[in-house]
Amino acid sequence: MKILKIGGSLITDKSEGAFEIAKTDIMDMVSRQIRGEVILVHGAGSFGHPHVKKFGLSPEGVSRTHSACLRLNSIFCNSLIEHGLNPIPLHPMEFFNNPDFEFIKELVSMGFIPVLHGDVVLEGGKFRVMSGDEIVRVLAEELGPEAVGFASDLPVIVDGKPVEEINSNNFTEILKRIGDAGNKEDVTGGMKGKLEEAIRIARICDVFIFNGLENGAVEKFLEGRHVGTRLAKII
Ligand SMILES: Nc1ncnc2c1ncn2[C@@H]1O[C@H](COP(=O)(O)OP(=O)(O)OP(=O)(O)O)[C@@H](O)[C@H]1O
Ligand SMILES: C=C(C)CCOP(=O)(O)O
Repeated sequence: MKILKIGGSLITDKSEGAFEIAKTDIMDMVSRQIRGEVILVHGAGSFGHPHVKKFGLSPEGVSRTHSACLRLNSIFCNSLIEHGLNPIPLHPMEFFNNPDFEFIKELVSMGFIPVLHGDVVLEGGKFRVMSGDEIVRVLAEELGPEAVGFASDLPVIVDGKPVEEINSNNFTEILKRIGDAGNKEDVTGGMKGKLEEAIRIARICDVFIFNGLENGAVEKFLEGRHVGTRLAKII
């Protein structure tokens, strides 16, 4: 079983000022490539980050953000269904209140595709943002996947060039040299936050950070081939 995050930068317009703009053509392109046993997690993109920026985690902000994340989840799951797949949406606000990882395993073994997403979650009496990247890491720790993929709109870039391989020798240097989410609306650390979660996942399995816009990249990842930037499992 594999875990794949579909980034908000891939399936929404996340540029400054964009509010709830879904890229349904890209979702369809992704859906066409999904096969095999996989758990999907999608980011919030412009259905999450701008709401948190504008309204914070006030009661209004929590309601608006969570509702918008559900709207994006529904659009994405519809695309999956239209392409013959059987997604089961699992909303982190409820799921992580009382997590049941066996339930996810059972869904996968029955041929369903669990679909989680970046969300706001209640923890210790307070709401906080839980990014899709963090969710992927928690799922990886609990479920021990064969591989984890992060499909965004870029691999890891340093000095204008894609990085093929990140390991314990070059990780610290690379982390210093990459940015958060550039000029995009983002409250969860952008590429830097992703890399911090990815290095933790590499204790469990290989991790790939790649450009999901590249022809067949999602399919390649699901077939177990090298795509984008690889963080090899730390043995
Ligand atoms: N060195 C870098 N290499 C690649 N991307 C970078 C780098 N520095 C900053 N970025 C930015 O990080 C973005 C990817 O992070 P982002 O958090 O937006 O990913 P995502 O998972 O697709 O989105 P979301 O968090 O909404 O799910 C890129 O689109 C780019 O603008
Ligand atoms: C902004 C919210 C609510 C979730 C962020 O999740 P991400 O898009 O995966 O970083």
